[in-house]
Amino acid sequence: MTFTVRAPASSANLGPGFDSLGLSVPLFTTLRVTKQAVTEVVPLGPELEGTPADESNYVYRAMELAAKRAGQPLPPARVEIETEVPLARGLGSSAAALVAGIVAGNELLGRPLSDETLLDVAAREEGHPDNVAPALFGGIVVATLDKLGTHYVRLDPPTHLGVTVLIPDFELSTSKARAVLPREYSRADAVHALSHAALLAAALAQGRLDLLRHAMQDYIHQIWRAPLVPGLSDILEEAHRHGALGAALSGAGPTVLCFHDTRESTKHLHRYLHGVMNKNGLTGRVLDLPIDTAGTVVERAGQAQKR
Ligand SMILES: Nc1ncnc2c1ncn2[C@@H]1O[C@H](COP(=O)(O)OP(=O)(O)OP(=O)(O)O)[C@@H](O)[C@H]1O
Ligand SMILES: N[C@@H](CCO)C(=O)O
Repeated sequence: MTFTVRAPASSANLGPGFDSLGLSVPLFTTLRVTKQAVTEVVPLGPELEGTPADESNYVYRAMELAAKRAGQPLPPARVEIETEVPLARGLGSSAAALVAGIVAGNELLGRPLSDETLLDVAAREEGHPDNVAPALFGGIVVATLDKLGTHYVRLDPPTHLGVTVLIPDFELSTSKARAVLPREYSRADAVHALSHAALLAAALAQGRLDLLRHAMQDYIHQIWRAPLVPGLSDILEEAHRHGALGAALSGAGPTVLCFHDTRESTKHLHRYLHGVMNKNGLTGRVLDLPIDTAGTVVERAGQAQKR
């Protein structure tokens, strides 16, 4: 028995929605899983050079998490892993690996876990749901994680909303980018964050692209992380002058996300973003991407299946 699992990259926070809001984009982590007598873990391709080729691999550990939640032993299998998601760049590579692994583990066991449980397992492991929820369900997801569980609302992306990402050629681990954040915030900062996150979620739900720039203001994480991401402050302030509908640090960075209107050319925005990189002595890629709406997909013998 062989099947593939394909989980998308994601961009978390979108400014003020720290640890609670994210969307998925079509760069994929793909697993090819074959039931066999012994376990083999095979990372493929240059992006995964250096990741373990044994059961300590993050993807395999995620498969075991699904088995643990189901209360069943994981059957042995060959697991080939490939990814288009650049690692430690703020595009949810760890969430794509985790969600792909949990879904693959569930699939190997005959799908004992519901989608809601898969999300809960993933969110608890990652510590926040804002990457794993869009990686699992696609689209834009608003999610909470607390003692009572994981709760979410998935939104279809507004028509004409596209994403432009600047992906610098350097890594920034989430743990390093979380370590620079304050432990406490003032009431004024809390009110600013929750009001802007609420406005952003409502604007995305209603397709109010005109509100994105204002709603994406954030003082919870971006100002603290700006010293780790050369050019970020300039982009947050100026991207709207070059055609962006709004801009944010993608996840923990260093990727920066801009929204654009898909009816408009992004030529000026690309030129501006490349200029910011040059000014800061950075190299990297600028890509236009749609918002992925499928989330994680399982395929058997060429047939895409609902999880
Ligand atoms: N396909 C994979 N196979 C094995 N390990 C992976 C895979 N993808 C990611 N990882 C692990 O996750 C780490 C990156 O996780 P990290 O949380 O720092 O960044 P990210 O998830 O890419 O970005 P962000 O959380 O900011 O969106 C990698 O260094 C690697 O250890
Ligand atoms: N919300 C998380 C996303 C990255 O994993 C953060 O900003 O640290």
